[in-house]
Amino acid sequence: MELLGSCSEGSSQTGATQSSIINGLPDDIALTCLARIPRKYHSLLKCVSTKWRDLICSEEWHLYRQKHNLAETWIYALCKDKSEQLCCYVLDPNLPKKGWKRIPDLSSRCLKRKGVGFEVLGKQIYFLGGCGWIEDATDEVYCYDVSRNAWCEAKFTEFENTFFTSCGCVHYDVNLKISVYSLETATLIYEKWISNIFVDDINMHVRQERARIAKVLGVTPKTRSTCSKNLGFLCYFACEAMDGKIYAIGGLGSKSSDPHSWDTFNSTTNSWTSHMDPNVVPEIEDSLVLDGKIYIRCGSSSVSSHVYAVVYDPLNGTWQHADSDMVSGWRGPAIVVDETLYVLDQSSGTRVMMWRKDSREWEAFGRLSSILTRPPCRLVAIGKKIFVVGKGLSTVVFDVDKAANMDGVLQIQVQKPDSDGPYRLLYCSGKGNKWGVMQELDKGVEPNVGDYDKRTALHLAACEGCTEIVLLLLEKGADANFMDRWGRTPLSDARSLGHLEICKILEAHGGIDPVLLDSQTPCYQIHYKEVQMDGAFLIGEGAYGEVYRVKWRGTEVAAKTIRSSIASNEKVRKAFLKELELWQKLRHPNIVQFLGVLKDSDRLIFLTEYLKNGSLYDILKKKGRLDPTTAVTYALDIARGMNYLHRHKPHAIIHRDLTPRNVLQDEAGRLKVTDFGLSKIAQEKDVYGYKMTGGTGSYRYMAPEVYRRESYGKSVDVFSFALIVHEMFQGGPSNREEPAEHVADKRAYEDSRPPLSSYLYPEPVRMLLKKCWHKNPDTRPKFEEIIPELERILEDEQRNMGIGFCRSCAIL
Ligand SMILES: Nc1ncnc2c1ncn2[C@@H]1O[C@H](COP(=O)(O)OP(=O)(O)OP(=O)(O)O)[C@@H](O)[C@H]1O
Repeated sequence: MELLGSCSEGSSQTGATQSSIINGLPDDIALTCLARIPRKYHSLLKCVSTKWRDLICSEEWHLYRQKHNLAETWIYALCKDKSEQLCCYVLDPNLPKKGWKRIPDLSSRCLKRKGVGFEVLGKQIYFLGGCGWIEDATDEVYCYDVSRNAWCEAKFTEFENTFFTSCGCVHYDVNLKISVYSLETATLIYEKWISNIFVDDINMHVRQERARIAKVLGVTPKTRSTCSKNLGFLCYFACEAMDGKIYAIGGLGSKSSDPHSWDTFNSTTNSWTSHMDPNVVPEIEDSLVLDGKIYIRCGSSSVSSHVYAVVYDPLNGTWQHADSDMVSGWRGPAIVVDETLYVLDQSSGTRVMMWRKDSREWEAFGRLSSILTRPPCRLVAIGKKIFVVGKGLSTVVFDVDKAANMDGVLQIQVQKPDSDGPYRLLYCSGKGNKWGVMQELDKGVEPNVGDYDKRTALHLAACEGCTEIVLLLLEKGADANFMDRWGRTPLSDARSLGHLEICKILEAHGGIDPVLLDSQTPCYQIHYKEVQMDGAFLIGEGAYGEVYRVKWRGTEVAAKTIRSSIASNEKVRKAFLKELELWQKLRHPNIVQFLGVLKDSDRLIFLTEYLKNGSLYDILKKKGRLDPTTAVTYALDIARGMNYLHRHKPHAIIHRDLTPRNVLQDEAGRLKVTDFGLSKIAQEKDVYGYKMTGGTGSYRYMAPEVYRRESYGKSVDVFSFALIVHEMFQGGPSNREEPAEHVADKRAYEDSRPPLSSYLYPEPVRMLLKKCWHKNPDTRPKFEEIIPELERILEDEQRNMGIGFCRSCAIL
């Protein structure tokens, strides 16, 4: 590759003197001493003198550190920040407190770019191509020299961009521009985070725009020649480095006229060569290098859902279909460690799978806590350690060797997922290499592992469904009936989360479930003295009264007060208590936990768990439109909570007022459904209409049959759910200027529904929403059907969105 201009920092050789590196020491001894200084101090060393800077940037330094096992590998990642701009982070994995550091931004010209390719060749990190939301794919290449800590825009000698620049389609100028940034450190870039639907949109946009401009100008748009100095105009392509070459495979952009091409960059000849192979397709979901061959996993075509992979063998220079057994398990981000392929499969829980070449089988290698590994994730390896980097740069590390040798020893580890996040305690039994989150601490609190005993671990293991750990802890004498501050035992936790095997184990160890024992009591009563009402903080006000944050037994909880105008009516009060009696039996991770009713209080006050992040309504108001993965993850949370209510025995619980205000978020980001104030036990002959609280906007989510005051069933909640999901993609109600009652009226009598633009809604989401808000309540799907559908959509979203993470690392 020919870089026009130099990447060096500041002034170059001019200031160099003939003096030795360290006065009085021969240069080779000076190198021996300096090369032992850890990489994190190299940027400081470079400030000492030009001589030192040149030494540290030299090949000699690089080779010396490699030869003497001093080379340190850092991980670089490119993410999108809240304003959808690219931002770079670096992780020095040797630091005791692991934390990603943000590094100065890329050139402002590529901040908004999508679909860029990323690769590392030697000490250079390449940031290739990409497109903007309205800009065509570019052939721009940015390059970062990790030894010099400098960015430069790498352009090739022949610039064939005249067509696009002359018609103003590309907003970048053709003249050579070298942007040199003095960065503390560098970044690796891999970015492919928008969903298929957006990719399709861009693809279409690119083609249409090109055709339009070509027509206006009466010219034919250029495509790549088979041998060019330039990278083609590419975005959304796969990038891999092998044998000193960069491979740019598939993708969209100008080359969409030739969907089966792939390019190689040869650093010795400084040029790109374009090739063709019918087995290469434009839509590539992932790629990897294994046994000296490049594998690409291709996206499903629009006509068939079949997913396949092809493999490139440099020996014969062709792409062939890959081993279908191997491809069948390649269901997530992949990494090769010691010539063994590992895949993070997040289709059900978070499992690390290992491909056994000898038996040609996928083997479960271990399970990770899905709380820590927040999808979409990327894998990167340093030596035997695999780093699972997820959303928000949450990072879990495990050592493939140690994981294989550990044998039944309960380990507790401290994990700090990101620079300003809280500490987390992880536990692992070793046997199945299952890591789970034991506890998340308050921000700034440093944990002392010794403080966390077997009892807490047992609760957590019962919740996480880690059978081995439960057995191990019971063997070690953990108390099967230790009640946490919410009055829950490991058995009640395991039962509410459906871990039946663990329930049996706990029962065999004398475990009791206070929820079942308490079911005779009308309501869990809390003495008012236990609650510190003096320091109460008013959170908000709803149709029934105010909600306060108070402390109960030292823990923050929400106290919901019912207006005296409502509660003084004995009939209504009884109805409420009956409702609460129902609440106290409910336990589900996606349902706000009811704690009890204040005894002997003049007012009707009940306590629930306190959810710091507020309601979905607040979230949407603050953030606007959510990205597809977040929206589908939230939809799943709501659907799971609602499914639990609808499957409640002996009578299903219909929420009847499911709105974004009645969905709250906990600190971990999980959504929980609340406010069953309007719920009634659905009895066949005893369902009756209820005037929902139009004031807080419930009309907007009201099913037509409720508005028309017809008899109705569980599917009214499915209707409301669909409108909530719609809002998450849209960023708010589509008809907010219209009075809510008019909206409900039009839905009930004119079959009006909000618009579903293909631009915002992935096709499967559109189809699901249409089914869920169908005018015929009987054809609406049940939540138990919606959940697997959403899980499938989420899996697809994650595959397509891969939040642009490190796939490799630079060694210095
Ligand atoms: N458990 C809780 N933790 C934290 N905030 C809560 C909790 N319960 C309610 N809130 C907040 O308190 C406010 C009032 O809630 P409330 O449920 O009384 O009314 P609403 O849902 O806004 O309206 P409506 O009563 O018509 O359903 C809302 O802002 C809600 O986000």
